[in-house]
Amino acid sequence: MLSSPLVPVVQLDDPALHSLYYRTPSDGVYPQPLRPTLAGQTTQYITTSTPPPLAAPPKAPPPTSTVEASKRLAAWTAVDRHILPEHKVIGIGSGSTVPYVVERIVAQGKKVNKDRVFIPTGFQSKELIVNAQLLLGDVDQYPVIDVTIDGADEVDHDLNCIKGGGGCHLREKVLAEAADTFVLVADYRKNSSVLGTMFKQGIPIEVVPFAYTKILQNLHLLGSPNAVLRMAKAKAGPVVSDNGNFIIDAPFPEEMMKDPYTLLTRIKMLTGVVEVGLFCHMAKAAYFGNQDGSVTIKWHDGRVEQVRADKSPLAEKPQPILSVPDSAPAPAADPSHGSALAPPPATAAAAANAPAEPATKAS
Ligand SMILES: O=C(CO)[C@H](O)[C@H](O)COP(=O)(O)O
Repeated sequence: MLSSPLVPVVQLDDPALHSLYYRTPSDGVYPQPLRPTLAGQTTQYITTSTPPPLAAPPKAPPPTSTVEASKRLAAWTAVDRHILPEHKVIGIGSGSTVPYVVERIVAQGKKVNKDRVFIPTGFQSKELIVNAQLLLGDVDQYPVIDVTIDGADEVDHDLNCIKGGGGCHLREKVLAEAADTFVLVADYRKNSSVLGTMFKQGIPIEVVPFAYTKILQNLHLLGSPNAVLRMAKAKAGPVVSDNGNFIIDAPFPEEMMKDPYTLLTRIKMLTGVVEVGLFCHMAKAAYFGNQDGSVTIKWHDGRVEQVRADKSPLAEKPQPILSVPDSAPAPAADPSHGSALAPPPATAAAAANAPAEPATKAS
C-alpha cells in the first residue's frame, strides 16, 4: 500500500500507468487546473514549478441601459464605502448587480486583493471570483466574513428584503449571517416601502424535493393560494437550486407582506422548508443607483442618504453607457427572475434621462 494521499483501488503493474495514476504533490506534476485563479492558488500552495503568466481578468462590459448604469452606480458606491483595505474575507452575492461589485473590487488593485479571500453565494458568483483571478474560499473555511455585498429583488424601508429571484437565497442568507457587515446593492426599481409591491412573483422558498406538494398545500392554507413550483425554462421540469432543492414562489397579500418577519417565521416552520427568501433585520445598508446618476442609501437605523450624481464614483471618470435605442426589442427577461418586477413609477427625471426601459430584468 502506498503512503501517498492517493490510495490505489486496483494494482497497476505497468510502470507508465503507475506514474500516471500515482502522481502526488511532491512529484511537482500534480494535475494543473485549467483556469488562472486556480492555477495561481495551486502554484502558491502545491507545486514548485513556475506558473505561466496570468492573462488580465476580463472586464465587465459597459452598461447597455439606464438600469444597468444604475446597478453599477450602486455597486461601485457600496464597494468604495464598505470594502476597505483591512477587509480580508469578503462575501460575493448573486444577481445582475454583482458583476459590478467584483469589477470595482478588482479596480482596487492586485496588491490589496492578494491578501483577500472571496466567498461565493453560488455558481454565478464563484465564476465571477474565478474569472477575476481572485482567491476563492468557502464559508466552511471562513465562517466569519468581514463584508458581504449582495443584490436583492426588493427592499423595504426597514431594509427587509426579498431575495432568491435567482434561487440562491439559502447560501446568500448563510453569507449574510456570517458577515460583520451585510450590504445590499440594486437599481432604483427595487427600492420600495412594502415588499411585494415591485417584485410580484412571490417569496422564493427553497424546499426539499420530496416534500414540495405538501409544502405547496400548506402555503395555500397559510395565505398564498397562488404559490407554485418554479419551473425551468430551458429544461423540462423544475428549477433545481445549487443545493439540489426545489424552489417555490409564494405571493402573499399586502397585509401579510407588511409584517415580513412574522411571515418569515411562519413559512420557515413548515416542515421541508430549507430557507425562505425573506431577509429581515440583516442588512446594514442598501444602495440604490438612480436614473439621474445619484445614489440613495437606506441605513438600518432609518436614515436615508442621497449621494448626488456629481459626488458619485462615476462622476470621477464618466463611464460610457451604450444606449439601447427606443425601437430595440426589450431584452429577454430571465423568466425565473426579474420578470416579476412591476414598472417603476414615472418621474420627471426618468422622462428626461432614461431611454425606454423594459420593466424586466435586463441581463
Ligand atoms: O437573491 C438573488 C438571487 O437569489 C439576487 O441577489 C436577486 O435576485 C437580485 O438579482 P438581480 O440583481 O439579477 O435582479
